[in-house]
Order: sequence, then structure tokens, then C-alpha cells
Amino acid sequence: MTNATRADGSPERSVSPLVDDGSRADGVSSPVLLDGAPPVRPVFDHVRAEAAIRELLIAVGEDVDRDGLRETPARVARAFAEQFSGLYVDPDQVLETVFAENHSEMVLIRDIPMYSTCEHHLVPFFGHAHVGYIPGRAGQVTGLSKLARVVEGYSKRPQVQERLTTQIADALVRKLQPAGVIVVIEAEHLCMAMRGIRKPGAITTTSAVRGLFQSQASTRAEAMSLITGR
Ligand SMILES: Nc1nc2c(ncn2[C@@H]2O[C@H](COP(=O)(O)OP(=O)(O)OP(=O)(O)O)[C@@H](O)[C@H]2O)c(=O)[nH]1
Ligand SMILES: [Zn+2]
Repeated sequence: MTNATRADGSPERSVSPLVDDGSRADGVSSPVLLDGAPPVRPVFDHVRAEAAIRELLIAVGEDVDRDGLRETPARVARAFAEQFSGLYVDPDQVLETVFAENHSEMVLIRDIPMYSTCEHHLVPFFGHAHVGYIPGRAGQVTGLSKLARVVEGYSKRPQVQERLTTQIADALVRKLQPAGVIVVIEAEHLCMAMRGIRKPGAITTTSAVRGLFQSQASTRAEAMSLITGR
């Protein structure tokens, strides 16, 4: 990865920001921090994950050699690799697919199912993402599935809901140069439901608005009425 800087002195993104730039002395590749994004590793270390899960089961007092648990470390490692698969892709790259449709009105996908992992407790938070944008002057739109793919790429990481919401909005701004972006996420956090404060059913709503959705209350209200169905 290059360490170039922009004219204003801020760090330049490398062309392929998910490329790692070296290894630590212990042979573990070093994470790369990208503008506040979580550390990005080039590959999931299955061997290490399996060993760690085995240790965790021993720590809780389980017999890791009993029938039901023998395959569990490998299974959980595979499950974690899937849960955190967004660390190994660049969600922005899917937004390279654009069409010149000369469409200048709002495009909004409501109720995109979303599953992520709370980075504080490593348990799921899940719900729905609503993602909308107003094409920029060029009138370019992206593929509808690509909006859901961006949600997928950023949610399959250790996350907090606020950062997830912001990252999706900022990716759309970066790649589509739209006139406006709105992202709303509604989610239930299992760390608040199954443990701790134990409030199942409590829904957290976060939003990130950019451009016209930020500057025009009527545009934001129109999007919100489409999102809430009211
Ligand atoms: N802002 C924000 N907080 C989150 C999110 N997910 C989990 N949390 C909170 O992170 C906090 C971590 O608090 P700590 O006091 O460090 O951890 P804890 O002792 O396990 O806290 P409790 O959950 O209150 O038992 C908790 O208040 C969680 O509810 C998120 O997406 N956004
Ligand atoms: Zn949590």
C-alpha cells in the first residue's frame, strides 16, 4: 500500500485499499487502518481461530473432546470467517457498476435484511437497512443489488451500528457522486437482549444523510415516509 498524501496533506487512499503491506515478526500479517475503518486482514486465519475457540471452550470448563464438541472449533471458525467476510472485500468496488440512465429522482431500497456483529460482545445485531440516493448531475445510477452488496460488505465485520450506517453512506458518496444519500438502519442488539440490560425487542435506529437529504427537510421527509411506509 502506498503512503501518498493529497494536496491538502490528508492521506491518499491506495487504489486497492485492502491490500496488506507486510508481516509482523510473529508471521501474522499486520492490519491496515483505512480512514477509521476497522483493521483489514488479507485472509482469515482458520488455524488460529480454531485453536482460540478450543481454548475458550476449555476456559468455560467444557470437555472439548466429547462427541458434540469435537468439531465445534472448526465449525465456529468457518462461521466466523463468514460473519467477518466483509473484512476481506472492498465493498466500494461493487459500486463500479453504473448505468447512464439520466435519472434524477430518488432511488430507495427499503428493508434490506442486515446481520452484523457487535464488536463489543461479538454477538449479532440484526434488522433492516434502508438505502437511498439521488443521482448526481450525470444522472448515473448503480445496480440495485449493489446497494445491498455494500450493506453486506460493511455489516460482515466487527461493527457498531453508527459506524456501519456512516460507512455505507460515505461509500455511496465516494463512488456515485450523488446529489444526496440517506441510510437508515433499524436493528436489535442481542447484547442488549440476551444478557446485560436484557431488553429484548428494543430497536436502535441510526441514520446518515448527505447532500440534499441533509439540506432539504422536504426531501428527507419524503424519504422517511417511503421508509416508514407512512
Ligand atoms: N453506540 C453503540 N453502542 C453499542 C453498540 N453495540 C453495543 N453497544 C454498547 O456498547 C456498550 C459497552 O459497554 P461496556 O460498559 O464497555 O460493556 P458491558 O459492561 O458489557 O456493558 P452492558 O452491555 O451495559 O452490560 C454497551 O452499552 C452496549 O450496549 C452499537 O452499535 N453502538
Ligand atoms: Zn454488544
